[in-house]
Amino acid sequence: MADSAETRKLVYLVTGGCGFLGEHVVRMLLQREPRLYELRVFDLHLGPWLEELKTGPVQVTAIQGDVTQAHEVAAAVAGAHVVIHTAGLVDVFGRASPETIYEVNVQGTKNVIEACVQTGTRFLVYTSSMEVVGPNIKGHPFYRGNEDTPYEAIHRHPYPCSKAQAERLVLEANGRKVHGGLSLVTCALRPTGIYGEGHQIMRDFYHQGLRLGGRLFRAIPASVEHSRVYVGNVAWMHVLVAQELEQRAALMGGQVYFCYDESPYKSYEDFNMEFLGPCGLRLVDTRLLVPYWLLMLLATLNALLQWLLRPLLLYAPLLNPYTLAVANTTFTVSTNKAQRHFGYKPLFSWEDSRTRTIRWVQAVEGSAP
Ligand SMILES: NC(=O)c1ccc[n+]([C@@H]2O[C@H](COP(=O)([O-])OP(=O)(O)OC[C@H]3O[C@@H](n4cnc5c(N)ncnc54)[C@H](O)[C@@H]3O)[C@@H](O)[C@H]2O)c1
Ligand SMILES: CC(C)[C@@H](O)CC[C@@H](C)[C@H]1CC[C@H]2[C@@H]3[C@H](O)C=C4C[C@@H](O)CC[C@]4(C)[C@H]3CC[C@]12C
Repeated sequence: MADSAETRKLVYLVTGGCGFLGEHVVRMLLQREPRLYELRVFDLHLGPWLEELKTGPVQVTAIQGDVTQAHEVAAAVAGAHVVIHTAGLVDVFGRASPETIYEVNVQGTKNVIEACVQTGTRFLVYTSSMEVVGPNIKGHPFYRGNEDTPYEAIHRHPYPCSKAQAERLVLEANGRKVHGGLSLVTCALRPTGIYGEGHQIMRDFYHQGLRLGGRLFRAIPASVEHSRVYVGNVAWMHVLVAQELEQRAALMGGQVYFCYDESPYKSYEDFNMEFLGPCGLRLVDTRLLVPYWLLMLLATLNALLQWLLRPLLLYAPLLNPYTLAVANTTFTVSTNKAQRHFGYKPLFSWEDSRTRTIRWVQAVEGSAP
């Protein structure tokens, strides 16, 4: 579409816009939303890269703020046509307290919803998570499930509990009258494990492999499959949902959509090796040496150590009872609801997603051959 001033009239707000997913959403909006007049990027920690975005035709407004502070959220939301709410504490490693996770993920979402109602913003897209569904505390597999698949979603960990509560608040807010008398239209997107440029856990695994002489040790059977989704496709789905929400409010309002693409179903570790292998790491099968019961013991010891050391330092290893349980439980989605409801198709093929991620690991970690 030709760039003309009269088409540029929309104001978007992206909360968590400097995070792993948020940055991709911000960049995707600048590339794919021609009606954008102002893009507000709200985050606790603003990235220096925002400055480079201020030279284009869209007004990029960086807002350093805290979603737990209602007045800061209201000020950022006021005047926005669309809010994409990605801000959250993604913590399954025990870094933050359950109270803090609740404060950010649930109270922060309440603040965003109330700000939309008070200021008259009508469209809210929430970044939920697969973990709203599972895996549950019983370790039941979710095999090629979709948004309507029955599944006993029982959680105890603070993170999935907070995401489930926040998602419910967002969906229940659909249809509420906002300032000005029109209705709020909301929907929630549920990414599975996101990967791609900027994925900190991928970076952590790479560094762990380098420390272990180029080896990573398989802890989980290859038969335990996970769905993963490329960050660029998740960002694209957020942009597309926001674009279609007004025209298709009756169909999309109050709905949830899994984020999916052509990324293959693999175990979490095997999937990561699609990127870490070309960067020189290899996966060594040590399950005979380290049977599952020993892994559980090590995970439990990690949790105990974290609790004992907490007054002195933060000890938050990747392996704990929760991450082991999630890693060891099949969770795969197979759905086309997003395509049926708003014409979503992945923007990036599996090959493209894989190449981009490999290049990122090589470039960022200086591991290019
Ligand atoms: N990474 C995944 O695999 C994944 C999968 C499914 C869903 N999600 C969801 O996607 C969203 C983004 O996750 P991510 O992986 O990009 O995490 P991230 O930690 O990289 O990004 C989260 C952003 O939110 C910001 N933030 C945190 N607390 C804040 C507060 N109080 N006020 C304002 N900003 C705050 C952080 O500074 C950060 O920039 C989260 O809601 C997460 O639950 C992530
Ligand atoms: C140490 C081994 C057992 C190793 O295999 C552990 C991997 C573990 C750190 C990850 C396995 C599954 C991941 C989670 C999953 O991809 C989905 C998530 C939902 C999203 O909303 C946030 C991230 C996460 C919880 C993700 C976190 C890392 C894993 C637990």
